[in-house]
Amino acid sequence: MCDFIYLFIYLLVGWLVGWLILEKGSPQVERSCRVLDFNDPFSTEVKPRILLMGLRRSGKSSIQKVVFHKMSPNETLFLESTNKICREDVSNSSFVNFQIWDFPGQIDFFDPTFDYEMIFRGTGALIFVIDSQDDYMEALARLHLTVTRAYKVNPDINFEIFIHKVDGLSDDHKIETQRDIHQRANDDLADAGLEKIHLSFYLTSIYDHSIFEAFSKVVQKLIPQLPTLENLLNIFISNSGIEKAFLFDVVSKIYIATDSTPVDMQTYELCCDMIDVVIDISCIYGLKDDGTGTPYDKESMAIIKLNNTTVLYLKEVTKFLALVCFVREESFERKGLIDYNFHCFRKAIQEVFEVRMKVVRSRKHQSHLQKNKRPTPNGTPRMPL
Ligand SMILES: Nc1nc2c(ncn2[C@@H]2O[C@H](COP(=O)(O)OP(=O)(O)OP(=O)(O)O)[C@@H](O)[C@H]2O)c(=O)[nH]1
Repeated sequence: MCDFIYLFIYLLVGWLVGWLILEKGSPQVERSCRVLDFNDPFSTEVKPRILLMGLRRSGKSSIQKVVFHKMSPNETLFLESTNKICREDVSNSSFVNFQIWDFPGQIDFFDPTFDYEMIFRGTGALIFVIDSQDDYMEALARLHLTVTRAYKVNPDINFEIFIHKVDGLSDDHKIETQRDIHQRANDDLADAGLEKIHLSFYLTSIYDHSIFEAFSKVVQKLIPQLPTLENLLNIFISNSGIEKAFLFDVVSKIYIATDSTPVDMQTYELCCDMIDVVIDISCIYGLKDDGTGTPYDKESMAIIKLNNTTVLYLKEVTKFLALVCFVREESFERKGLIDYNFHCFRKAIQEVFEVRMKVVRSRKHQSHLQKNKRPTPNGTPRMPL
């Protein structure tokens, strides 16, 4: 009987230790909150990493859910606090390929058991979210610590500061908060002799399009082909009598490039609304009776005439990209010319895309060769595959 009790206690303690290691041990990475698209040739390449950091309840998970999962802002009220690092692969388009790592607010990522060097080394952008409706002194101290550590490991990281939840502030208060945060964060860096670190600031809220616009700018900095895409858009609009053109990732509504004329929020919002209308209508009426088919394909296009003599024109560019243009009614009379120029533009984009594919393939080939060159643990060279 006594043996049974000992055995029971032994099993119970073993189970408890195992549970503690799994649940409370070193921070874990939850892999791929979203399934990878293995048909996409870029899905297996090393993607730039975007880190979402900030204090608890600052709004990190809400941002990720609203931008990449189409969650409605009100639903974020019921989000539970994140307790693991959540990694998500975003492979929506040929150009927008990255990983987002959502960090729990309470995590001590400077814990010696936590390999922050590995995390920062592969990072393209670090988004630090500051809750503007809360006292932000603690957030600023944390920002300083995070930025200085990350910079030491990887000076190439883009530091992007989201002054978040600004929907609760008046216009004057927004500007004042941004000025104050900007000043304090840069003063802290100057005091530490690190004035060369550049911080970019954005006023954001999940209750309007500001979060999509800010994320667009963060992602654009990670697209090496951006100058080429912008150039192509400039040539396209100047030869077609178009006022403004955006190249959109239709799934996330991030614009990955636009021409060099300034972007105003209303124009951007109209484009987002148009994409929503096209996708919604296509989902309802564009699929076959048995529900097969895709709501967005080569035939996808839309024309919306506004009551201010402007026409919105959307056309499919690739499986995930759309071009949305603002055209004056009189210029839209030469639709044939616009369509011809669009055809040339699409061809040029495909060529950029092919160059990128070649680069990715040759990089993969080289890393494969290097792997095979490395000797095996017992010293003998690896057999070629
Ligand atoms: N008013 C307003 N509330 C927001 C905004 N973004 C997020 N919230 C709210 O902020 C609360 C916290 O959001 P979370 O996304 O869970 O915050 P988090 O930073 O991921 O929190 P942890 O997981 O604990 O680190 C939620 O109730 C959201 O609804 C915003 O732009 N405006």
